[in-house]
Amino acid sequence: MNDMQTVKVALFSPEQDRSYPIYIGNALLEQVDLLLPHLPQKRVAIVTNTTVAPLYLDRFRRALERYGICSVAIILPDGEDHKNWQTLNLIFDALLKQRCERKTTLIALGGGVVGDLTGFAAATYLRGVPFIQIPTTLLAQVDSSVGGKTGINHPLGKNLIGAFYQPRMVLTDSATLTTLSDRELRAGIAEVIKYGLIRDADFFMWLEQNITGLITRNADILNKAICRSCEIKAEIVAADERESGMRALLNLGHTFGHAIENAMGYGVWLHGEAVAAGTIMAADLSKQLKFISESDFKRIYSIFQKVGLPVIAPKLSPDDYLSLMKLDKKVEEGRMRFILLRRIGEAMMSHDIPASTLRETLLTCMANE
Ligand SMILES: NC(=O)c1ccc[n+]([C@@H]2O[C@H](COP(=O)([O-])OP(=O)(O)OC[C@H]3O[C@@H](n4cnc5c(N)ncnc54)[C@H](O)[C@@H]3O)[C@@H](O)[C@H]2O)c1
Ligand SMILES: O=C(O)C(=O)C[C@@H](O)[C@H](O)[C@H](O)COP(=O)(O)O
Ligand SMILES: [Zn+2]
Repeated sequence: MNDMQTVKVALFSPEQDRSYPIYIGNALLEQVDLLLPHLPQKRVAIVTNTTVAPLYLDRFRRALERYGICSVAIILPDGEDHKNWQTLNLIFDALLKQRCERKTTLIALGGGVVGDLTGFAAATYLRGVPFIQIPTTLLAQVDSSVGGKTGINHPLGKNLIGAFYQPRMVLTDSATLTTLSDRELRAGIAEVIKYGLIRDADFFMWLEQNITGLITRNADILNKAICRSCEIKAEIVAADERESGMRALLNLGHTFGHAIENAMGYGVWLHGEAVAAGTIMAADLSKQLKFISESDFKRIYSIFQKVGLPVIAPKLSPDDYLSLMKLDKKVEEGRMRFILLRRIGEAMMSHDIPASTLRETLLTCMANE
């Protein structure tokens, strides 16, 4: 599948149509003609990091120049531990120094960290400037570049400061994945599996059958996985942009996962790794509550294991897990809410988890030492 695919995120509000396209294909990075209709000014600011810049920045800037677009580049330090106020301020400092204006589009070129930071900067710089996502990790291509969740971490918890702010478009060049490390690729697969689990049992089965192709970066299999993931995310975001209901299903595994990321120190466990172990915990809860069967639990465990993702959470005291999870954004009137699986392909939200059941899951799913 070498042809470009387009997935639409349909967002209509009474005053405005904020719908946008996600273009997915091989070798799209230099296809500036796809960007042009979304640029209100012939000047853009590209936000990237010290790892992605040497790989793709010059090529992208030269392509822009060929279309008469001049660019400012802002190169951030790399890593989840830099997804914070200090790094956000580096973006603001550079934008102001370069006299970027209200019509200057910010372009995020990188993974989810660059995307979340750039989106939040775009939401707040001059009270809002246009923003485009060019995701270069699998995780960013299937998840973080779509849907407009932007923000930064706080020492007490993940993504606690941020804004909903949608990009004008997403340009996904799956060829950029050739330079991604195996570990980062696997972390992205965790979020791909999530879509099958919450919404599409056939897609989950297809992933079971094609998991080796995905790990070995077969281009057709990768593109199909990216497209289906984006279709599912676009559908959910269109139905519930600001997470007043069903969008929370995209948080499967994240209540536990975010606690793991914070407890271990940002960047020690990758987001996708923490989501994998967290999804096993959510599946264990679902099994204990008699929603999913032992055999479905085994299918879930086995696909994460085949990918080489962690299936055992790090050892912390259950109380440490609980106090971290109480800062989750889904907490309502002090009550934690969990995303559970009713079956493979269907997720649900529940706030009625008995404390003893939750403790049992924590103890069963974490390492002994
Ligand atoms: N906004 C959302 O909806 C959403 C969804 C999921 C995850 N997230 C957030 O996204 C972040 C994780 O994103 P991520 O997994 O992309 O991590 P990341 O942004 O840290 O990127 C992973 C690593 O890969 C490097 N990299 C990026 N592209 C590369 C390429 N093509 N070749 C070689 N190296 C490359 C990066 O520099 C980094 O070192 C987390 O902060 C998570 O909370 C947000
Ligand atoms: O887009 C969403 O909604 C998601 O929940 C996608 C998640 O994969 C992502 O990690 C998101 O940032 C988590 O959201 P948060 O609101 O719990 O920070
Ligand atoms: Zn996630």
